[in-house]
Amino acid sequence: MRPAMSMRLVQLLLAGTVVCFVVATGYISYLIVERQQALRQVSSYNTTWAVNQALVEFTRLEQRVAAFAVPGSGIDEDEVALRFEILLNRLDILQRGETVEFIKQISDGHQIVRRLREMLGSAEPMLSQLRQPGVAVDLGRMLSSFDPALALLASTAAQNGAERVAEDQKALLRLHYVFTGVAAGLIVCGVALILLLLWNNRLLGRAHAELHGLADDLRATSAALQTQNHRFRAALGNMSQGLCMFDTQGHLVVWNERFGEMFGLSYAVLKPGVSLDELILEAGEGDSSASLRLVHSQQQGLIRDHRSSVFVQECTDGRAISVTHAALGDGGWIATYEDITDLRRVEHQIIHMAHFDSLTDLANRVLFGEKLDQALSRARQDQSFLAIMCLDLDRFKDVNDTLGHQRGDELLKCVADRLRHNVRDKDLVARVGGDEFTLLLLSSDEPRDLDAIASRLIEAVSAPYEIDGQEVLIGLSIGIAEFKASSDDADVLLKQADLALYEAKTSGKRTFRFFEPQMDDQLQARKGLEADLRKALPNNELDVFYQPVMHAVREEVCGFEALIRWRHPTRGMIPPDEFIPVAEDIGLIVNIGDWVLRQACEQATRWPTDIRIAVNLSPAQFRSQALVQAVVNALAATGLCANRLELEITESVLLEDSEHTLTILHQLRELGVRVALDDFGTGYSSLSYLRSFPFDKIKIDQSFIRDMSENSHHLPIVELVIALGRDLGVTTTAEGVETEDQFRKLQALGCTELQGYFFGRPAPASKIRLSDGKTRRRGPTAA
Ligand SMILES: Nc1nc2c(ncn2[C@@H]2O[C@@H]3COP(=O)(O)O[C@H]4[C@@H](O)[C@H](n5cnc6c(=O)[nH]c(N)nc65)O[C@@H]4COP(=O)(O)O[C@H]3[C@H]2O)c(=O)[nH]1
Repeated sequence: MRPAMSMRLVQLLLAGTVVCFVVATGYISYLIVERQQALRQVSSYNTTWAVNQALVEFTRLEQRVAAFAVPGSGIDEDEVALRFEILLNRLDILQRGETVEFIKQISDGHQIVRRLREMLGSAEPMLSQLRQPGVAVDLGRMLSSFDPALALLASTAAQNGAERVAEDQKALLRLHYVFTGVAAGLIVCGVALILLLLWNNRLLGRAHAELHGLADDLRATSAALQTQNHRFRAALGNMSQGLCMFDTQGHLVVWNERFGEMFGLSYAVLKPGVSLDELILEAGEGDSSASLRLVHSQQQGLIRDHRSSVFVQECTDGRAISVTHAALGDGGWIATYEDITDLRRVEHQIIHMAHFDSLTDLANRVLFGEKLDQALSRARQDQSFLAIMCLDLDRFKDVNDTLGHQRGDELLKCVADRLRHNVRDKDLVARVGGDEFTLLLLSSDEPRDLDAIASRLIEAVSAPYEIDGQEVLIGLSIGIAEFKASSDDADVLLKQADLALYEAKTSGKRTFRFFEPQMDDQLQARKGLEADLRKALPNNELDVFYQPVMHAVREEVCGFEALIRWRHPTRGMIPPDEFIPVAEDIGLIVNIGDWVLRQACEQATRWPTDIRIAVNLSPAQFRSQALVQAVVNALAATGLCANRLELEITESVLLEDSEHTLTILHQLRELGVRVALDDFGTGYSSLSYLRSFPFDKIKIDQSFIRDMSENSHHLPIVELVIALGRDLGVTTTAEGVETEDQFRKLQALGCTELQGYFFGRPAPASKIRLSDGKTRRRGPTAA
């Protein structure tokens, strides 16, 4: 049973018990009264006694009178008079109070007493004359006449008294039983009361415990609410946005400090119940309050129409405030205000950065592309003049490598300034690569003199610069494409200008070239080459040739370099210099490189274990992220020992993202693979690269070997590199050894390994025989 129901039941039972108690008590009182009355009736037994006593006294008087008449009885008149007097008293009693009532109940009782009194009244004078003869006898006679009546009276009284006593005893007995029953009921009620009180106490105890629990819960809830409240306040106080909430009557209910700060509202002004209009009035005249007025004017419509919205308010003080206004369900509203001035500035910066080159502040490739597209659609409509120029700095990379990137950057800024100053404001100069620029030339009325512009730009850019007190000289090559056919799009135009630039570069630099249709043929030829190259690998047109590498001291083959070949179905053999850059451009080099790696490793497993195999890696393979895995796969698939594989990289690999490249190089080294620096000496930072990574081998570029005559300045370089390799404990390989003279000189200088046509040209694996020692010493092929 639930405690509340139990309580109610106990209360009802308690009430019932108390009522029973009260009724029993009342009934007992009533019984007591009744008992008293019964007792009073018992007193009426005295009445019977009084009647008997009157009879006794009457009898005694009769005896005394009779004795007085007998001489010598000793009874005198006084004795008789006394008895007479006593009798009268007894009669008085019979005629008074309850006795009278009792006498009346006896038939003729009252008459008998009245007549007796009359008789005694008439006999009283006789008392004084008793001595006279016959008086006593007369008196005795008078008295004896009443004997029967008095005897009847006495017996009737006695009988009445006996009946009454019996009745009263019965009544008393009944009273006794009732009283006992009621008393027992009272005891039962008392016991029930005690039990109920105990039960009630238990229920009260339980209710008290529950109340205690509820109070604890209430306290915990209150504490949680308080914590929540603190958090709420902390959250409000630490919000970067200003916040305010107004109720349905437009009275302020919630706000935070930031709201006051943003709109110059002091704590005294901000109080619950204040309206927005009052806030504006109190805010005064400053910039912040002007902002509040502006924001409020925007919010008014939203408040009136009970709408939610987000908008940005530009303020007179230069701030931009983002307002998020939300209508609340009860008719009020809440708003947050965020100062997004900095964000806006950053946004503008980002937009600027997305369209402008951060170093030179010239337009970047994206903006140039957008402007070119716009200009092209205009030119298609109104046939206005449009031309683009692709500009490339000559010798910039040399300067950058020798003077360092910082000075290189300074130089680029100066170039940008000179370009900017030598074109019209309407023209657009953009920096689209390291040292590559593009120029968009427009004219609505007449064609521009592009020759003059190009010459002017070349002259301006080629004039000497002074960077950090050092004179720097560079040149400029320009490719020009003019919009003529309306079918030309931006890509075509750019490609044309690029082809023209290529022509300018290859024909001596510091010059400009206009795009000519045959260049387009070259473009088409390149496109054809690209398409053919895509099919080369699946069509089995690629092959790997192997060129021997000789040990300079032992004068025997110690390894081979794998060199790719493409047997084009119509054009015949295409050298790698021609198609590798194309494969890099169209993203095929990764697949081709993996294929060469696998072929070379497989071939090497067929040669003696002291023969190494060198494979060239392109920078694009380093960009693909999967190079290390490709090497692991090749070694695992072919079972070639890792230290027999040598990977050749050129400086251009390290130029790109040296940190990433170095990580990969270290991972390759951890596999046990050897790493060689190819074409050493052709770049400008070769020495610095030697410091950045512990290469296993330096391959001296064949351009140094070709010209090693006594007077050539190449000989000391070769000597220096060989000495450096020796000091560093690194193998040195001379490339392009074509004569015995070169061979002997290099041998004498201490070069470790030699490679070149003198020992053998690159040849297919099928032509290589290593079984006989003589062949191995001379080189396996003599082609
Ligand atoms: N004049 C002369 N030339 C000699 C002599 N000895 C060797 N050569 C040539 O010099 C080049 C040496 O290779 P490289 O410097 O790595 O230069 C290679 C290498 O950079 C690249 N290449 C070749 N095969 C691959 C390849 O599988 N992957 C990649 N990424 N590049 C490759 O193509 C370049 C040219 O390769 P090849 O045409 O095979 O040209 C080869 C080789 O045939 C000599 O005594 N005189």
